[in-house]
Amino acid sequence: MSAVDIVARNVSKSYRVHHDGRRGRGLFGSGTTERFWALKNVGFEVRRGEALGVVGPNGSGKTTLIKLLARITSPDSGQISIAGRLMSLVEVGAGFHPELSGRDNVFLNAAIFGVPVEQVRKRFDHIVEFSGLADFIDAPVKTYSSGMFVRLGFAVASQLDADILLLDEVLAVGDLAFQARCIDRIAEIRRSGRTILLVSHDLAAVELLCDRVLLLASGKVAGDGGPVEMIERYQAMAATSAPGCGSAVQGGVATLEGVSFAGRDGARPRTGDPLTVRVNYHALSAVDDAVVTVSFIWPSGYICTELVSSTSTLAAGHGSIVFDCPMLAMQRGLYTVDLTVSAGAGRVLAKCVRAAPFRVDPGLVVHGDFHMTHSSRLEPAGT
Ligand SMILES: Nc1ncnc2c1ncn2[C@@H]1O[C@H](COP(=O)(O)OP(=O)(O)OP(=O)(O)O)[C@@H](O)[C@H]1O
Repeated sequence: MSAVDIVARNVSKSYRVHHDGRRGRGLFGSGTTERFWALKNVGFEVRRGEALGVVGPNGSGKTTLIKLLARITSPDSGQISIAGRLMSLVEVGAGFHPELSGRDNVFLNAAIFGVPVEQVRKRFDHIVEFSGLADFIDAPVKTYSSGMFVRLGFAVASQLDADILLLDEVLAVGDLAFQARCIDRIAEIRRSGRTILLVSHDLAAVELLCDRVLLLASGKVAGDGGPVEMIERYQAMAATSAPGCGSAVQGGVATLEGVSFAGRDGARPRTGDPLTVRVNYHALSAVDDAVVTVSFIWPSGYICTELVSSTSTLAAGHGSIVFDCPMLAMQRGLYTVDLTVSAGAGRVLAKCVRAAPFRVDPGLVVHGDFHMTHSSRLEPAGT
């Protein structure tokens, strides 16, 4: 049985809420307040070398939990014990001084986590290289964008030898290329046997990177188990609370109302089986030259593949575009799906980013990313 790096027992954390809904102390400390429990009796353990994903709806207490583990804030009750040196990347800009340069902040940030200055000197070039901020490393960090902060913070946290790494939404801020590098680096740290806690709304990345998942809901542990099971439980919770297309950027003429997937005979999609994808829309008036696109996105954020409808006129009212794929060629795993309706020369009428997760169950065994339909034949010499 391997050692345990993090133990949280009956941890609770409350904030004061003003009756008008404001949080915190208020300017003059006036008005009546009551306690709001951001976390209530939360308990779990993380073994050495384990990568634990923390998922849950907005406001469920994920960041509060990470802040407690990083000792940025303290619990009202309960115990937290941590074995080993910890580094965290919790809030954009936390642990950085705005007036100091990126260079000075690398040393400051590392010092906050107790990393010896010698180690920082040795790793400095790697940190700067990983961050991609060589041209800005002597500029004060108050001039950095939030993406640049995360790049530098992640570079420091991931290039120094912490035993435990706490990461809160690192994947949400960087651009696509940096996001992909973060994923690779987190996977590498995991392989090196260090302990990782990863808070993310990117369920595909969590499933790819984590051994176990803690599901939080309203400040309580709603599940603790294998990534597939916990993510499915979370998706079932989310489906009942937020129907339709969550983060839609809608154009007014057409609205995307959701997407569903069915495998062979309506079963769950599996590699090698047929796949049917149905996109539901609502058009306020007829839309000529409409094209509906379903984009399947890798955990890294890059497009894996797309389904593109033939150009057609969408009649006013509710309707669906149905795609029939004779064989689902994608590797097993969790992807996300973006939906777009465009018209004319690529004019986007409605777009729904991260409209739904898309799980591919194991079916046909695929080595690599895709199955390519093929046959082979033997040709004797001289034919
Ligand atoms: N400093 C604070 N003062 C008052 N309330 C707070 C404070 N920090 C967090 N909260 C409240 O505690 C609850 C949990 O917040 P937390 O940031 O931990 O959630 P989360 O799961 O990380 O959410 P998200 O997915 O949106 O990042 C929320 O209702 C939030 O409004």
